[in-house]
Amino acid sequence: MGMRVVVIGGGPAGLAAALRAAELGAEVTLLERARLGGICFEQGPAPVRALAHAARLVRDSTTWPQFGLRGPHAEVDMHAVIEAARVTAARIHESKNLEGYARARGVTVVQNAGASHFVDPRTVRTERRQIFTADRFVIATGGHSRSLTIPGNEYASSYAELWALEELPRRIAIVGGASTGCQLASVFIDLGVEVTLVETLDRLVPAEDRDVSLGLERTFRARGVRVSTSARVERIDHTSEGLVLKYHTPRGVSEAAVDVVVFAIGWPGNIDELNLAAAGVRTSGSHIRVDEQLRTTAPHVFAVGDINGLSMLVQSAALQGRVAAENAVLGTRRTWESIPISSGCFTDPEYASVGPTEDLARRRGPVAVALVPYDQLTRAVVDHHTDGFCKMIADRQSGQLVAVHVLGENASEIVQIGSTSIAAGLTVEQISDIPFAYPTYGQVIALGALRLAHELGRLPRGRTWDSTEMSDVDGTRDTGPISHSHAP
Ligand SMILES: Cc1cc2nc3c(=O)[nH]c(=O)nc-3n(C[C@H](O)[C@H](O)[C@H](O)COP(=O)(O)OP(=O)(O)OC[C@H]3O[C@@H](n4cnc5c(N)ncnc54)[C@H](O)[C@@H]3O)c2cc1C
Ligand SMILES: NC(=O)c1ccc[n+]([C@@H]2O[C@H](COP(=O)([O-])OP(=O)(O)OC[C@H]3O[C@@H](n4cnc5c(N)ncnc54)[C@H](O)[C@@H]3O)[C@@H](O)[C@H]2O)c1
Repeated sequence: MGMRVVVIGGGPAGLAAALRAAELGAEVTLLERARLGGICFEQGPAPVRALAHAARLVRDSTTWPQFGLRGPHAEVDMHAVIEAARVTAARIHESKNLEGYARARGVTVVQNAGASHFVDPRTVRTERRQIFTADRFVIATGGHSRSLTIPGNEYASSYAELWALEELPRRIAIVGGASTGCQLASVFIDLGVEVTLVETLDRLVPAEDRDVSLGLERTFRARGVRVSTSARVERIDHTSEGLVLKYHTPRGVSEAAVDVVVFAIGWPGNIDELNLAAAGVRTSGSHIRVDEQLRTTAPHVFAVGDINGLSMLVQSAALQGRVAAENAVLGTRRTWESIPISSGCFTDPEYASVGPTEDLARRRGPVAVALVPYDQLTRAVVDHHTDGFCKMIADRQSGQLVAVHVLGENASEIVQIGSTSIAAGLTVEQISDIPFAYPTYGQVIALGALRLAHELGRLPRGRTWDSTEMSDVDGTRDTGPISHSHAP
């Protein structure tokens, strides 16, 4: 008999682990509490992206006059908007046929099994009392939205409860200003809701590059979002007029009178039902502790995806699933962080990144930094999307690209050119020599690379300008600093 592997949780992390382990010859059982697919198709990326698109259409309808167009503006039917997002996500889910796909590749799929838990280090039992034993386990049970323990927290909605909104609220307060909170703020302001966004750290999207945070905050404010950073939420009161969120900021006590308060303050792992102690698996806070090979404190148990709290993205989940399966089945010691992972968030404007922030890159060693404002990009001007920038960071010694941070239209697509270049080990002069299609957003990468090549004295054949964008590299000093950036 081959090695037996049990995977707990059938989201992108668990599915990837199960498929890879089966491909490597293991006998694999995948236990899923509900339906394969995870949060992706329920409340996560797929429906949120559909909501963001609806919001974007509303916003675009206000820009028609810029293009000489006239017509009525879009009206929002919140129930229908949410239903449309659900239907779209369900259609994607159906089309994937995850169960059929996994079964066809030799994985035994047990769906709607209820929560599984460890009975002893080599045995797992489902809520339906089915028992499974294995040589290796991969835990991929994902996470859930966190709540706050403040007076009146019972009046707040969780992220999941937002999907039950029947009507558009007039005013909403969002607590937590990272990916989820900013995405919600962006959607609701476009749908015509008054939005208050409260973040406890000193800037929005605190894990992103500082210029991205500052640029996003500036555009959010310009669009009418009431943003408070360095804020401490104190209580929620229920009044005849609705809810009142009270919070402290460095400027004093503030209040927001709203109809809905929603928490977007983090994503703890689904650890409670697993009985991890029975397997000798230790946690760190609300996540499972793993080493760089994704092994838990029990050497035969691995943990991948949101449950380990390392990088909560679909692409990281899938990558970790594959790496853990290889380490579990082949006994290799592969680490997962060796591949640059790009990520993007569908706010308006979008932000996206690959590689370290500028602050982190500078702490690691000598780097050159170029920042290209979108108003220097033909396509952005054509589309009236000049609000944005692309920041590129290169290693001074090797000339290789190490990071890209974009705030602006199509940011998520642009950074993928960056991540491909980083994965291929391209130098900035090599990137600047690639003839990109004109006029496109992707050209911003060639422009930035050319500026970095200029800065580092590595210009290909003495070039000083980008021939497709018809942009003068020296001239850019007037509009955008080459060697150091500031808030755009
Ligand atoms: C609002 C929002 C938007 C997001 N947008 C993006 C985005 O645009 N791009 C992106 O890359 N990422 C995005 N993410 C993050 C992304 O959804 C997650 O990182 C990803 O789904 C993690 O995959 P996972 O397999 O670890 O967990 P999940 O997708 O949560 O899957 C876990 C699975 O385990 C099952 N399970 C749980 N407990 C048990 C148990 N005891 N026994 C059996 N089964 C169990 C669950 O039913 C679930 O199916 C978003 C997240 C949120 C909340
Ligand atoms: N497009 C995307 O890629 C995308 C979108 C949404 C979520 N996600 C993923 O889902 C995960 C969860 O995202 P999230 O934004 O819910 O959580 P998060 O943990 O990323 O951010 C929570 C934010 O809330 C703030 N916060 C915490 N306590 C607070 C308080 N008491 N008052 C005010 N602010 C407080 C934190 O400082 C932080 O900025 C993330 O890891 C993210 O990677 C990804």
